[in-house]
Amino acid sequence: MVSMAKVDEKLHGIYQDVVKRNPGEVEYHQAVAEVLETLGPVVAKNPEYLERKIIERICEPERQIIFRVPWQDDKGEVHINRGFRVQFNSAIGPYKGGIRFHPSVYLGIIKFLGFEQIFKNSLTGMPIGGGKGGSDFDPKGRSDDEIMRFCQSFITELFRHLGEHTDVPAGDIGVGGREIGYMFGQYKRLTNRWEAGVLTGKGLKWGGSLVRPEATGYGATYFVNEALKVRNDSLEGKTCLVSGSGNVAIYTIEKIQQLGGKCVACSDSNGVIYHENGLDLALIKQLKEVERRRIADYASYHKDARYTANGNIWEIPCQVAMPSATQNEINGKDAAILVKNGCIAVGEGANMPTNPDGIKVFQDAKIAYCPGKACNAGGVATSALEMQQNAQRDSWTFEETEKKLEKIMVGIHKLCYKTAEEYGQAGNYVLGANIAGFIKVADAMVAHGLI
Ligand SMILES: NC(=O)c1ccc[n+]([C@@H]2O[C@H](COP(=O)([O-])OP(=O)(O)OC[C@H]3O[C@@H](n4cnc5c(N)ncnc54)[C@H](O)[C@@H]3O)[C@@H](O)[C@H]2O)c1
Repeated sequence: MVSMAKVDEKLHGIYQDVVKRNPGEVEYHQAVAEVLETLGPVVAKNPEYLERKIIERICEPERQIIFRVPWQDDKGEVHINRGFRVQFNSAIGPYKGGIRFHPSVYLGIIKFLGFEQIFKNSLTGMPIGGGKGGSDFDPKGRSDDEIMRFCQSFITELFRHLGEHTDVPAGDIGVGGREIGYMFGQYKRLTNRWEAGVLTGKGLKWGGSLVRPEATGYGATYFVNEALKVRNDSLEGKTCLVSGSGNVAIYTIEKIQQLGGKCVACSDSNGVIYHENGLDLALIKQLKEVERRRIADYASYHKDARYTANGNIWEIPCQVAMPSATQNEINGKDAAILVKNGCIAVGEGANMPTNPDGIKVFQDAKIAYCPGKACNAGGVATSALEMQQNAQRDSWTFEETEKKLEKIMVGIHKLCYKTAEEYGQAGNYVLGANIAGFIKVADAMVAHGLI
């Protein structure tokens, strides 16, 4: 056992090195700080992790790929974007993590996402390592043909780094079934291999898994329901806010409604829809999944719904908040408003949607704060189920797959809860998730020697 003071000093030094070695990558610094702040007790117990520099190694990606993505728009104009894939950690399985297309993408965002993915994937109990990729390409307003040309160019460079035993990407912001299709097609063409396990989130007719589109949102909702159960409560009858209106948000709303909750608001990057009588999910699906329109249009179908351009969804009173759009969408002020308005649970469908001030507010208020690393792990877990079906040349029914997802989420909740309890911090899911996720990866790294 090493003294806590010495461990804290060591971890602080590691964090400072990360900041120095990765200048300007503020989201990455934030993600590392959040994990290192909770690892003290586990490191004090296992000094071998320090001696072998496991934490320093975890903070340095195994490989980082940055590449040019040239493409032509419908008018023939040439555009150059930047592509990224950060292959962070393969101690417990091939790199696994989504691809994000959004103009804000740069190395610091991909690194924060890849770093979080290591621990999240470990928590699922499946054999998957951590990675993440993307591009600063903005798909908004682009035609189908433009999207296809971009995806083809992106994969023409990245394909050499992928493979079912090496690195298996999936979707994220701006990348859904359509984009995965174009990337899979180009990968197949370049490699002359029908390698189903190289990408997940595939279409059902060509190797995809039922429940994958629903998995992140459903899983996050299951997690929150478990956290409420511990408090002798449930989602039944609760008023909920779900930010975003993309993949994660839509299926979070669906599962909340199935479990008897009422979602009264959602959003997109332009504004917020508030519908006190409860959101019309079929309309949101039609607007977002089929017609790819803005959420503002919702208000023209329901006269009792209110649209606020650039509104703040967290000002609407609720009991359960499910941030499902993007990073740092809840700050300390938003968190304080939520708590003041009676919010009892926050379930993060998005990755790192609450900034450190916001997390502190939730933890001080002792509400059920469910961090993304644990809460939104259902998506990647179901990606791993997709890989299992691909390996078996099999496909399971919706019911069977959803049962497995639910069991995984109940298991992740239990693991995080028990771990926090074991370390004397009952109810602290941040600590529980970080420590439980870390130990498995760290032990595998020790077993593999210095690589
Ligand atoms: N897709 C998955 O399986 C999965 C798994 C785990 C975590 N996540 C995380 O969930 C979040 C949403 O991903 P998704 O797959 O639903 O993407 P998506 O592209 O389907 O939807 C994203 C939504 O967020 C909104 N949004 C984006 N940037 C915003 C901003 N700056 N302000 C307000 N709204 C904004 C968009 O308008 C859109 O409605 C991301 O943080 C992602 O990393 C996704």
